[in-house]
Amino acid sequence: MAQQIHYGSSGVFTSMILIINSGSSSIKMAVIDMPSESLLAEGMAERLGEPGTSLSWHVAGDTERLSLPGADHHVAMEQMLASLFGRIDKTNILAVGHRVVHGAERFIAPTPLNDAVIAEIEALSHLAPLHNPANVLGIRAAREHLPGIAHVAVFDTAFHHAMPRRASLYAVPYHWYIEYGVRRYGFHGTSHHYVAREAASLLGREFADCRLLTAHLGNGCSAAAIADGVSVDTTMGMTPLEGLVMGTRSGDVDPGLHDFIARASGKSLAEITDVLNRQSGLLGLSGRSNDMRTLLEAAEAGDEMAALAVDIFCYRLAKSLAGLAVALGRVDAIVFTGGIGEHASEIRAKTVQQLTMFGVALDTERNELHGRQSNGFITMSGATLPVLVIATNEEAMIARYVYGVICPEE
Ligand SMILES: Nc1ncnc2c1ncn2[C@@H]1O[C@H](COP(=O)(O)OP(=O)(O)O)[C@@H](O)[C@H]1O
Ligand SMILES: CC(=O)OP(=O)(O)O
Ligand SMILES: [Mg+2]
Repeated sequence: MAQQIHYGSSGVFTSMILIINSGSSSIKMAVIDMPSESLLAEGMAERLGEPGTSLSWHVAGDTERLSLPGADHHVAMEQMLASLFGRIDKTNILAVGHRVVHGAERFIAPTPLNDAVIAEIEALSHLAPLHNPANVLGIRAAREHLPGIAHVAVFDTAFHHAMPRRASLYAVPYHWYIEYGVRRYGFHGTSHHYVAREAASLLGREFADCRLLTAHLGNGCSAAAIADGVSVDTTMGMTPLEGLVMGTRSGDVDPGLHDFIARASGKSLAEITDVLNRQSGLLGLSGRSNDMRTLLEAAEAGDEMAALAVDIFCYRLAKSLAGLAVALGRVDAIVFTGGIGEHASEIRAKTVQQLTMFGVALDTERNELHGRQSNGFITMSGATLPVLVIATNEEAMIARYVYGVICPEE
């Protein structure tokens, strides 16, 4: 067991912020010192509710790995916090930042949490069934362990909140928007915002003057069009089910599909939505896995359905990026991020090859080179349309927001 860290008393780290990203099948945590943004600890619990559940923490150069077979969110959360507090003096934690996926129109800025706000986030669960319930579980556990300090929610939807109505409204009766809030909200906003700012800096331009297409490709996938510092359109909609092909989510389907399958199979609407959320996408097509690494290996080894799933993933991504270009008029760069976007050079190549009408061509060597440790261009110097790989850092971005809430004068 590593020595406990007591940074507060040494005066070195004074503003530790704990970030919790409690997701559908994983929990990620980070402890970040602000305003330096130094990463002090990083932890993750993966494959929750499945046989291979595991937990890992990296704290001050020391690594801990634990196997927690079948642990659910609750068990994993408790274990992660216990492991962290065995290594970091929790009285030095100044505030906790929570990633919350759906904030609808109610939450468009980082929001300090109290019982009423938590109840409102919980009430939005039907709009993000894989995410908001897990977010709330994380919030409750953390508040129990760390009472008396600020807990702040940072919403995936917030960065997209000012999308123009031509992008945010569906062509359905307008009163559905007024009565039920039926509109496109968009997600992964913290990530799109973070990588877009980094891209502007690599391009040597002001963020506010850039027009960018960003592709966040993780378990959930979305692309966004960012103009003059704000999101002007994105592929996810009212829920995180719309848009691109994802690990287990279908992305766009014909709106007539629910009725058709309900009649054909006798499934209820809720059951069909569940299949579209949990058994579709890469997993549904390949019949093998939702994990891009596994599929690329299987495709390489001759699995035709894995290859088809990869093919559909890239085609749909390219088609969406081309569509989003309409929102920008001029495209200054395309940015890949998220686990797949950062690491899968093959996916980047297969996607960009289908965007030749924009005059974009990859530099094969650079495309192979860039990954999590090396942000940068994967097109030749002077390319008409630069393409970049940028490692996202939702945790750092959330820490900035939380710090802005608790220390507004800085
Ligand atoms: N080296 C790699 N090659 C291809 N895909 C990868 C690689 N590393 C991670 N991935 C993929 O990234 C996805 C997970 O992305 P991540 O951003 O970590 O997800 P989450 O949405 O849970 O944060 C998985 O499909 C995984 O297979
Ligand atoms: C909104 C969303 O899809 O999030 P994630 O990629 O973490 O599942
Ligand atoms: Mg993610």
